Amino acid sequence: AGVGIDNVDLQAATEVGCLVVNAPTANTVAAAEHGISLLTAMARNVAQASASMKAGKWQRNKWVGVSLVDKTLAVMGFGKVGSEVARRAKGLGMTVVAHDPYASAERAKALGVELVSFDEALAAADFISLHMPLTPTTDKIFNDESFGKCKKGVRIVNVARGGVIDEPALVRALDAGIVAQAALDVFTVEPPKEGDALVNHENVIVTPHLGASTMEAQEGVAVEIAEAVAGALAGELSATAVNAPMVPAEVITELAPYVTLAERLGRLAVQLVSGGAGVKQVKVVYRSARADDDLDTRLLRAMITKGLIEPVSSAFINLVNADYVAKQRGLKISEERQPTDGAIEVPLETITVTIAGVKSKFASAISGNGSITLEGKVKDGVPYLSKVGDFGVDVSLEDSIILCRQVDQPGMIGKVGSILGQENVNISFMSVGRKSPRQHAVMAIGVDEEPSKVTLQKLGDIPAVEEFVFLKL
Ligand SMILES: NC(=O)C1=CN([C@@H]2O[C@H](COP(=O)(O)OP(=O)(O)OC[C@H]3O[C@@H](n4cnc5c(N)ncnc54)[C@H](O)[C@@H]3O)[C@@H](O)[C@H]2O)C=CC1
Ligand SMILES: O=C(O)C(=O)COP(=O)(O)O
Repeated sequence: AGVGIDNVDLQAATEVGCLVVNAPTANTVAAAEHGISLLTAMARNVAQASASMKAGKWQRNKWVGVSLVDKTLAVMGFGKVGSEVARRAKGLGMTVVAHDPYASAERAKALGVELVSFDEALAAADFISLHMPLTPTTDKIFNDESFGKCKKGVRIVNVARGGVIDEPALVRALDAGIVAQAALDVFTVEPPKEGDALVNHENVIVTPHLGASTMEAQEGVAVEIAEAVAGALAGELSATAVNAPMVPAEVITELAPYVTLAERLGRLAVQLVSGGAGVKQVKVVYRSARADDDLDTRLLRAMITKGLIEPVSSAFINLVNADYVAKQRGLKISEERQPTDGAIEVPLETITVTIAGVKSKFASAISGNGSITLEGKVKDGVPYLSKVGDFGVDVSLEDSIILCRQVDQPGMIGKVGSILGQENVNISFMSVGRKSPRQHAVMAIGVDEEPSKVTLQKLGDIPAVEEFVFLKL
């Protein structure tokens, strides 16, 4: 329930498919206000003077401070907190420069702030306020070398992350008088060890990570995180997700039946492979009239991955970890778009899933290119299997399916129907596809119940049946 995600093991969360959301906005003002509090308190020795007076002293000469007006403040990290600090510092009559490699010059200009390089900021600053995230690049970015580039007597505020400062280097800079004072809310190790040189330095004031600690901000982040969690549990993809692609709600709604289709095609395809765990190369072809940037296939790819892996492993796969798990298992999924002249209102005409380099339990599922090939489409919001290998079929993907190839001859549907009927297996859908009359045909039969092995064998024993397979959805 905050901004910083350096305290979350994102890699571990991603690996197990755990969605991580943060609360990036509700504590911005609180952090900025705390930064300003530390800036003013540091400049006027508020904390030290208060402690000395409570100790029974009256030291008016000892606690003479410095003024802020007309001084230059360097805001390092011109993001949400940094820009709110800049706005407030302008109100205190300070000149504000900012360093942020990713901030827009226009946004800075609008606040009357000049964007400068790291070294320029250090050279210009009477005060430095840190507001960058802790990343591998910003880790200990304030070190002996950078303190050496500062004006002598610079004052530093840190309400960002302790790790952006090399703390022993700051102690050295304080002792050398390069840094006159520091005001710190955050530390490399929290809480710092007892007797910490920085915490106990006479020119340093400290607070125990209080940047976000206002009643208002705590309520704000609680609401922000609760809404994100409730939304995620309701199946929405959160706008504040930090380890999943952000797919807008309307795209998710539009693609919903295709998402189901994608997963089911993957699920059926892998069951056709003899020894399904050996799948390494999968190609997905999307036929669509939409422009490339108007069709987000990340969700579909993730669901095909889910369909391909879950039936043959104990892995749990979702949008968060699909690509990771695929990579771990050496499963390469390549995607291809084939443009059509259809209506652009329809996101996709067909999805084809091809598994190369494997043997099939059902030889007829191997198409001319030597790979297991299944094609599906969505009709009236319902996913359908439209092709098995080179055989066209038309069976809704709502129930489990029996695929069987037989010699195309009269009476076959009746024979199959009565064998299933004897065992009270209800047929929901049936479709026969063939390349030419009286040759071979593939029958796809949707069934409400799973037929017993004996019943399936009876189908196989019909003389005209050449092969059959039962695929569970
Ligand atoms: N003390 C506290 O209780 C609180 C601390 N924070 C911390 O404050 C920091 C800033 O938070 P927000 O402003 O909300 O984040 P933000 O993401 O809005 O802003 C961070 C800015 O730093 C910039 N940045 C990245 N690398 C940089 C670099 N090498 N040099 C300079 N700038 C760089 C980014 O471009 C971005 O504009 C975070 O570390 C956050 O964890 C935030 C709230 C409360
Ligand atoms: O939001 C952040 O990054 C913070 O540092 C706030 O920390 P807290 O939520 O007060 O532990």
